Order: sequence, then structure tokens, then C-alpha cells
Amino acid sequence: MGEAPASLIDNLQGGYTNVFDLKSKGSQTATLIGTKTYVIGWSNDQEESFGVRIFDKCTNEWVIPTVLGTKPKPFKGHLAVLLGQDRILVVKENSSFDDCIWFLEVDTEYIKQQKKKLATPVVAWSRGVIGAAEKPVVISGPSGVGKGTLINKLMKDFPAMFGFSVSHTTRAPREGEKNHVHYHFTDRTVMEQEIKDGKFLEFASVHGNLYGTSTEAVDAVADAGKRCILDIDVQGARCMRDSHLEAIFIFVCPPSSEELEKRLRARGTEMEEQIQKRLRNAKTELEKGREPGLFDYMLVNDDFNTCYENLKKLLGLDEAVNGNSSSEMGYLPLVHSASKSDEKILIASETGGLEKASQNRIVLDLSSIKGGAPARTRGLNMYFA
Ligand SMILES: Nc1nc2c(ncn2[C@@H]2O[C@H](COP(=O)(O)OP(=O)(O)O)[C@@H](O)[C@H]2O)c(=O)[nH]1
Ligand SMILES: Nc1ncnc2c1ncn2[C@@H]1O[C@H](COP(=O)(O)OP(=O)(O)O)[C@@H](O)[C@H]1O
Repeated sequence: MGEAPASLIDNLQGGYTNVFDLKSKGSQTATLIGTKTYVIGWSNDQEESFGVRIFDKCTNEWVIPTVLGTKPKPFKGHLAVLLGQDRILVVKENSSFDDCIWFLEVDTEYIKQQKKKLATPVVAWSRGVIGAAEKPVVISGPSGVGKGTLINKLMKDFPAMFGFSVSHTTRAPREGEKNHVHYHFTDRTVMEQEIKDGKFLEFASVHGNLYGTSTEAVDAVADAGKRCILDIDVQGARCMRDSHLEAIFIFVCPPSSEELEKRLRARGTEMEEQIQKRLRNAKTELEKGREPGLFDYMLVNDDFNTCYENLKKLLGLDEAVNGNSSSEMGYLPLVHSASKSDEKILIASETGGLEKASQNRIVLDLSSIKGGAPARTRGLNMYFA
């Protein structure tokens, strides 16, 4: 790159620093981690100019990393603070509360995995979500068991609460299915390239077609302030379980294989060959669904209304959930763990944009954050000091 790197970094690192170690200078910040300096910021109104670049002291060279996750729009003026040694908290100036906190992950577990996979330097953005946003809901189960019917009813009954994560698929649309509503219908070569580019949180080959959840699909629901529902197969659920997306995992079972076949045939959307394939795959899916540690709950979809009521109960939409045993409710709770960090950041506003002087100091409580790149970082708490 055409500029004197060392002096730029000295210049940035000599910039404004307050007691909370927030550094900034103009529209760029430099954060030193080990031998690498992460420069964040856009230059000269050129939308695509940089964003993130890394200066490596060992090689004396600039590196432009692969940037994963949904990126923030180019911004002027921000503060950067190093959290641990693996992520940088970015506080955007002059932004609404729902768009001011971002995390640039540089060496988290997710980044380590992606570096290995892509064999290039990688960083990833994750937007901070303030408040106790509800966990996304992952619903899996064999074809024809009634996942779509349950989800549609939930979305119809609670339109302001739930948003559907629209997956990508290479399968052909069925009659009545709308592009970008039911699925993003796509070409295999396009999707394969997008998988390589890191666009998907997870993907799997199911019944001979590719299906995948893009980061954008999940973010779009979170951005609309809704709780995300994902209808994905067991392989996708496994991937999500291993990722940072903290979700509730629900497996829907049929009352019997005969009933499953009956429903698939009655739906009338598949040719015989596809029906046979789906019934064969159902056996494996039912076995995988019972693997310990994957699903939090199992629902048997025998009588639809009973199953729907039980789904509502375990999503906390019915007060009757308290005190009911799992067997009475028709699902089996399994156990999973969560981790916590413990940090508070005080942000002093210098812009004077806030009216009361007492509101110029904001505490960002990171002690309950969850999730992370390539999806949202949830559970942030923000209050005036
Ligand atoms: N892994 C993964 N599976 C998906 C995704 N979207 C849909 N699926 C699964 O793909 C399978 C086939 O879905 P579809 O073609 O709509 O058929 P249906 O299940 O018979 O209604 C189902 O098990 C879905 O849960 C996705 O984004 N990722
Ligand atoms: N509890 C139920 N009893 C009888 N039929 C059902 C029940 N739940 C769903 N169905 C029907 O079964 C078929 C498959 O349901 P669908 O929601 O498309 O399954 P999936 O999304 O799991 O593939 C649909 O025709 C639906 O109306």
C-alpha cells in the first residue's frame, strides 16, 4: 500500500485516549494485538476504502483480511477498545442506540475456525443488540411432520413477535411458494460460491438439494426487532448448536412413520421418487434427533392443536408452562450450557448531543453478552452513569 505504515500507526496510537482506553483519531483507529495492528475506518468518503486492514510488524506489511458477518455501513468517527485479546469493541459516533455498538472479532473461536477453513487472514463483524433479545428458535424434524404448519400458525398468531429466517435453496419452488418469502431460490453454482465466500451460518445437502441459512437472513429478523425462527434440518441444527448462535432447539416427531407417509402424500407437493427419498431420510433424521445434546425439546405432532399449544408453552407464550412436568407437556428437555464474560465500559460522550450533562456518560455492561460473529452479539446492557 502506498503510505508510510509505521508513521500512520504511531499517529493513530498517539491519538485521543481516555481512562477507559478508548482510542480514536479522525475517522480511523488502530488497535494493537500482539504483533498486529488492526486499523478500522474508512478514508475520504470512498465507501469501499478499507474498513479493516492489518499491519503486521513481523513482515512489515499491510494485509487486507477477508471480512465475514454483516458489515456496518462505512462510518466516520468511532471509538475502539480491545476486549480480551480476541475482539475489538467499536462504538460508532452519532448513531442510534440500536446501531452504535459493533464487535470486530479478530481471534475468537469462530475466527480461528474460519482462518483454518479459508486459509486467509479473517476478521468478522457482529452487531451488538441491546437488551435481553429472545433466543432464536430452531425447528427441525422429518419432511411432512408439520414444521411449516406449526411455524405458519405461530407467525400468524404472533406477527409482531416472530420473524422467519428465509433460507437459500437449490430446489425448485413448489406451487404457491414465493421467492424471497418462503426461500431464496438459487442456482447451485451461485450458492456454492456464496458458501465459499462465507455468506452462510450453516448449510447442508438435504434430499439431494443444497439448503443454507445466510447471516443476512438471521440478521434481518433481529433488525426488525423480532425473534428469529429457523426451519432447518438436523445437520443444520448440529452446525448451529456448535456455533455461537445461542438458540432453542426443538425437534418435531411424527406419531408414527405411517402417519408421516400419509401426511407427505396428502400434501401432494412431491413426486413418488421424492416421497421415497424423504421417507428414507426420515429414519436417519429421527435417530439423529434423539442424539443427546442436540435438541433441547422434542414435540410429538399427533393432534395439531395439542402440539401447537405445547410449542407455545415451551416458548413461554403460555403462562401454564410453570409447574408442568415435561411428560405432561409432551416434550423432553435436555441440558446445555452457556458462558459469560464480565466487563463494563464507560463511554463518555464528547459531542454534547445529549441534553442533560448527566447523560453524557453511558455505561455499557458486557457482563451478559452472548452470541457473536457471524451473527449478532446479544445481551448488552446500556444505561446512563
Ligand atoms: N440445513 C438447512 N436445512 C434447511 C434449510 N432450510 C430448509 N431446510 C430443511 O430442508 C428440508 C427440506 O425442506 P423443504 O424442501 O422445504 O421440504 P419439506 O421439509 O418437505 O417441507 C427440511 O428438513 C428443512 O428443515 C436451511 O437453511 N438449512
Ligand atoms: N398434526 C397434524 N395432523 C395431520 N396433518 C398435519 C398435522 N400437522 C401438519 N399436517 C399436514 O401435514 C402436511 C405436512 O406438513 P408441513 O407443515 O408441510 O410439514 P413439514 O414442513 O415438516 O415438511 C401438510 O399437509 C399439513 O397440513
